[in-house]
Amino acid sequence: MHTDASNFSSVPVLDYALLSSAAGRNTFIIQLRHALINVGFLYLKNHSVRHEIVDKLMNYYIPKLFDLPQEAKDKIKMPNSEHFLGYSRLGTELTKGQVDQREQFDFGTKHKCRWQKGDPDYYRLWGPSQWPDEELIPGFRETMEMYLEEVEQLGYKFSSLLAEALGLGPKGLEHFYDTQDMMQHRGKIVKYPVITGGNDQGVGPHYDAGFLTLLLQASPHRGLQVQNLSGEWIDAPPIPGTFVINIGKAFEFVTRGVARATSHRVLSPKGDTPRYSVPFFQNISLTIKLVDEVLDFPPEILQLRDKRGTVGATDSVNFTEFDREPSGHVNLIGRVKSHPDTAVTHYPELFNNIFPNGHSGGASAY
Ligand SMILES: O=C(O)CCC(=O)C(=O)O
Ligand SMILES: [Fe+2]
Repeated sequence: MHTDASNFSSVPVLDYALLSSAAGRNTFIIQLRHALINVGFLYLKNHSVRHEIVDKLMNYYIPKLFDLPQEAKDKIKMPNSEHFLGYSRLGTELTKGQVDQREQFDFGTKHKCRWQKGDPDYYRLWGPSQWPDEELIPGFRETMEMYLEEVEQLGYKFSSLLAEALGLGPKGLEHFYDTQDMMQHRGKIVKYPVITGGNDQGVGPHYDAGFLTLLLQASPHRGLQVQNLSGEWIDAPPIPGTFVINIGKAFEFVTRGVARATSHRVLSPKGDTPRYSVPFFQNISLTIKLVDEVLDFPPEILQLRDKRGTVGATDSVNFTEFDREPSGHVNLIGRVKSHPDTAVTHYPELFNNIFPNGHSGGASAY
């Protein structure tokens, strides 16, 4: 089990501005190492994404997006898209058998599709986004595309810092990515409505599946909670001007547990206004097989992992199948499980393998 010294009662706040001096950089890397090994979550302040873009999204576009007429939202519904990009209505996801109370739009970063006839199905996983009609929400697409581009660039810089913090050198994780034009990452704009009584599960306890998540809490509501090493739920309230960054299961797997994927959940907002958030999932190459990757950690990093100890069972749903399969296939399985209504149309064979008796009701968040 874990040691008490490595447990946490709050999520650390790291200052990106420290990177501008050599001494500051050293401090940042040490703090990042601690956050990765013991917490799996951190806030990043003074980051590189332009404040004007974040502000425009938070204070103008996001509420407007959800206020579009239902038919305008349904016009870009996810089942239209073999790339699992588009709009999902409230109540279409389940986590731990309970409905997640959230409504969402998935948008991808710009991407050059590699799929050709005869290629594996998972090459089709990435492709163009569906956007709402420009005249209904003028300028939204341009702003969101700028946002995705800037968060993507931050994601790449951050993954170089992760590599450094784990003693792998700044280029130590570069080979997990294809060239940038071939990569696609996914941003999601989420609304958690106010729930009166009953099920207040915004999203149930889960791990993120991928490498790295950069989350913008886009309204002042509390609700995000993170599970510490002894299983207590710790609040991660919004801090203006920050991203919450966390590690997913793929990264935990490839670091053989040196870095932690941490269980988290969102409770529905109290009061009379909805909570909004924008998680961004930084992907890795579709073709890489994580099981083949052996990272060479220096002994002092391995000692820190051993000092932390292993993490006991959490409340989270567990998955996944990183063994043997290329990352794109693992990713596709996750998308099929969380959006069976989309999968049944575009990936019927895989759908039948995963749901041999057909599918009834909601899916599991992934
Ligand atoms: O909305 C949030 O604050 C977190 C959402 C989340 O954990 C997810 O979508 O994976
Ligand atoms: Fe998550």
